[in-house]
Amino acid sequence: MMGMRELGTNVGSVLASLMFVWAIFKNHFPYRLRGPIEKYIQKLVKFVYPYIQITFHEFAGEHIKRSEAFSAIQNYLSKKASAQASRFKADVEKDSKSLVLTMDEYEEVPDEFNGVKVWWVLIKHTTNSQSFSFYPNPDEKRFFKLSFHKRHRELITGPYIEHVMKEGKAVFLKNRQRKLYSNNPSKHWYGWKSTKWSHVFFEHPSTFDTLAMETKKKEEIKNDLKKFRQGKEYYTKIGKAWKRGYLLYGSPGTGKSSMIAAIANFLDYDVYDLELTTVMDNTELRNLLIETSSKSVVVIEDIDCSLHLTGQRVKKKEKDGDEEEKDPIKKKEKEESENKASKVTLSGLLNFIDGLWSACGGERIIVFTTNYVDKLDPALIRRGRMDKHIEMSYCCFEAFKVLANNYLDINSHDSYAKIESLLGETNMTPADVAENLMPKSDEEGVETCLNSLIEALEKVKEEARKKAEEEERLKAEKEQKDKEESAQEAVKVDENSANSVVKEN
Ligand SMILES: Nc1ncnc2c1ncn2[C@@H]1O[C@H](COP(=O)(O)OP(=O)(O)OP(=O)(O)O)[C@@H](O)[C@H]1O
Repeated sequence: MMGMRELGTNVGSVLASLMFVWAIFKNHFPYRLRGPIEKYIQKLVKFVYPYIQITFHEFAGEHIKRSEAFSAIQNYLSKKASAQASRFKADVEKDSKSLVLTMDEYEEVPDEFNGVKVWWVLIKHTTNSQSFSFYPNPDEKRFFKLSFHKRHRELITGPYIEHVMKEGKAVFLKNRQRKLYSNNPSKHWYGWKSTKWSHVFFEHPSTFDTLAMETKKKEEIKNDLKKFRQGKEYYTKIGKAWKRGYLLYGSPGTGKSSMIAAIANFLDYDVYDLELTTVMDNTELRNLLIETSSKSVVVIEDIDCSLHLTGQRVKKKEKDGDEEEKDPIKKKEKEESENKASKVTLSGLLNFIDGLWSACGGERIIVFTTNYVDKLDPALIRRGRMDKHIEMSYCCFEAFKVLANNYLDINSHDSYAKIESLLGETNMTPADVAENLMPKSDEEGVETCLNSLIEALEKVKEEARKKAEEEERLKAEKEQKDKEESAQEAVKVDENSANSVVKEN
């Protein structure tokens, strides 16, 4: 097919020369013959070279900005090129580790769409103009040329181009260097800049594959995220902001941060780490939230601690109120310190989450984390505010197998049965299991690591047994004490009633 088209190209250029020669000599032909001859030549050209070519320029017209279509095509072809072309231009992108291959100039890349073949080629024209231009390299003009059979004009100029644009943008989002934003003022070393968020590159390696958790739970979360990502039309239809709220709860070290990173990596989103304790008031919170970009995960960690400053403070004020009201100096001092502290209220936060993003659109995930779910205000965890509650639990056997694979590259071992039964009887966080699985030196092999885990689990089990025994003993002691006290009370009551009977007599 390719050979045919190349042949066609050659024949085509021969015919083009024929047209040129015809243009020069046509005056020597009788007038009435000129029309039919011209018609036949054109028919012949169309028959022998029935291909259409479309060009997409890097900088079109007066635009200084690179054409979006050009970039999208480039990204789209970078995926195709690595499989098809033989000459590449390699570029180190993203994390300085992965190579991004793009097609070299004049390298032809074939593509197929609904069974129709098309060909792309990148062409570079260099001129030697001395003129001033805003373009990055004014003497170099690049464009993509797309060739296809004229029979497929409709399919290619419509659905195919749309498909290329969409895929190209998706590749761009995947390859871009994602960012971790933070609003903590201590990280704002460039105080003169007006931006509210500072950022570093987001490079957390955690993914759903490396996350230690039951497979069923992982799949459920992944499916939820997929549904969310594809739900643009659904959210528009129901008139709600395209956002989803997750509440992650579990003891420290159960992997809440790892889960957030896995979510961001799965969706290719940026991460905004919102430190609520440094946000002065609802206006500042509003401004911060407005500045977050689409395709991001906004994280508010340890929500129970962040909101101490509001809900808890009000309660405390009510309690201490009388005392402080009496001392005007104390009262003023307290008011001043409260003014300095964060004034973000729970209702302010919830209102923003509910309302603000409906107005500015874009896809966002908001994640709240807490170590103590019972401490939270019921209004915050009510379903609807947080769409999904995810419990990050202690390490189960399935989670252990993921960690053993991550750290020791093993899928099974003789000691697995023992570990499984020990994990069933103890509460150890994945962080502690991981700590034991990590070789401490080069000499430590799989055996040593697994043994050290077994030892640690046995120790935890023993401690838990002792703790339970101690609790049982204290409980029994208390019950005994309560019994004795109520017996004494009963004696007292009897004596008192006896006395009153004596007095009456
Ligand atoms: N479920 C898990 N899967 C894989 N690794 C985990 C998991 N849980 C913990 N780890 C390991 O333990 C370390 C600490 O975990 P992580 O910071 O995610 O826990 P956390 O629940 O966010 O803790 P904290 O509440 O203290 O912030 C991580 O660096 C990771 O290596």
